[in-house]
Amino acid sequence: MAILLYNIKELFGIHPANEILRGSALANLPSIKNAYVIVEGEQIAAFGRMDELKHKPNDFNESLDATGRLMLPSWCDSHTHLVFAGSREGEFVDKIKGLSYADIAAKGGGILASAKKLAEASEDDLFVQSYKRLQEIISLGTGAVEIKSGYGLSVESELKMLRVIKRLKGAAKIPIKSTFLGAHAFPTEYKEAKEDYIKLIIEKMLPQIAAEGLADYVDAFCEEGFFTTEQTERICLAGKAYGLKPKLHVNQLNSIGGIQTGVKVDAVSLDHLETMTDDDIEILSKAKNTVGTLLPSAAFFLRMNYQPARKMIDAGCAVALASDFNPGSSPSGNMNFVVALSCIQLRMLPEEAVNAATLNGAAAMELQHEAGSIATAKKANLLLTKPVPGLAYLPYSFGNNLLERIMLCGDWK
Ligand SMILES: N=CN[C@@H](CCC(=O)O)C(=O)O
Ligand SMILES: [Zn+2]
Repeated sequence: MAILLYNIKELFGIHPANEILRGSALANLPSIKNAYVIVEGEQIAAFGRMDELKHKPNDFNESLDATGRLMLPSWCDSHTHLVFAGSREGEFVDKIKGLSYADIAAKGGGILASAKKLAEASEDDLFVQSYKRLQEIISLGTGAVEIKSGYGLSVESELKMLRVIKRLKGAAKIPIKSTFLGAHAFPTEYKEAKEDYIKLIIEKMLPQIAAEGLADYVDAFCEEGFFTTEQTERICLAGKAYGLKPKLHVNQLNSIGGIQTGVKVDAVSLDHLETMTDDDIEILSKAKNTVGTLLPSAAFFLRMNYQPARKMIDAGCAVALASDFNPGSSPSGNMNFVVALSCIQLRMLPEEAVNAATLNGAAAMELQHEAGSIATAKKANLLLTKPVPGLAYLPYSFGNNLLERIMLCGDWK
């Protein structure tokens, strides 16, 4: 079954290699004007300039005239918490009224509120809720995603979350990576016995997760009032002993050494990064294997300062963009909005933003060999826009749905 997509106004993301893009390389989004793509089975079989196309549309089982439309690789969302139970819009209204994080926590809100709801939900119910969210982000153009646990915070509930992620992997067409985030918050009963919770993570949760093959990565919320750098490091090393590489929450609210710790444990990615010192940026810029993942919709939703994307790119960091889809700080998994926000508020160029949300997003979940760019033998996960003047129109015209069709593994969605 071969499909020809022809007369594409401009085809973006034709990276010759699958290298992580850092610094000035992020501004280079290679493209072909007046292009074609041939899809065979689940993969991109060929692409090039229309004047080089040797076949006619009728030679194919299916063909589509994409005159006036752009084509891009699907979004690669490398940081989400989309498995959760219920929602927290009550907190959202409390915040509008002026309540602080501490006030909300005192009222039983925050991560622990989601943990309570999750403990009460059955695995099947959690799967149904999460599957809907997954379908929603796929319809918005996401073609690869990472999903974390972290609203379980007990052996039973963390396993429940991870089993749901495993079921999502089986049910969805897109590649999914799974991250164990037992170290998201200390459960109330461990508030005065934090070391016991770390022990529970290392001695009970990790061995079971590894035995069932439930996670690809290990994560911790390295932050004041949450997990210290020392605890984060121990959890990462314990995870690594089971083959789980670290992907960490660092520098969201404070710079407490999360970047240094993350680089030390050779994290695949260090995520959030709202609060970065010049030292943090320099250390991250020198880390060859670590992607800095910016989550601008969390900064937007929490009314925080945005991530210093310009400084980071100018310093030579490898930068990715992700949605942080979660019920507390980013109840949206819309990567089109994330890309627009990164241009509007973080001053990323449209080319930088698209690279950060595709190839570097793929690299932040080690999927750069199958997703994130237009290349032969990669998955045919493609976005076809409506007729638009050019790439910059996408973030400029933020909030409007500019995607006309979405292809996943060679099938139209
Ligand atoms: N910062 C830590 N965790 C989530 C938010 C968790 C929540 O409020 O539910 C995040 O990435 O933003
Ligand atoms: Zn997060």
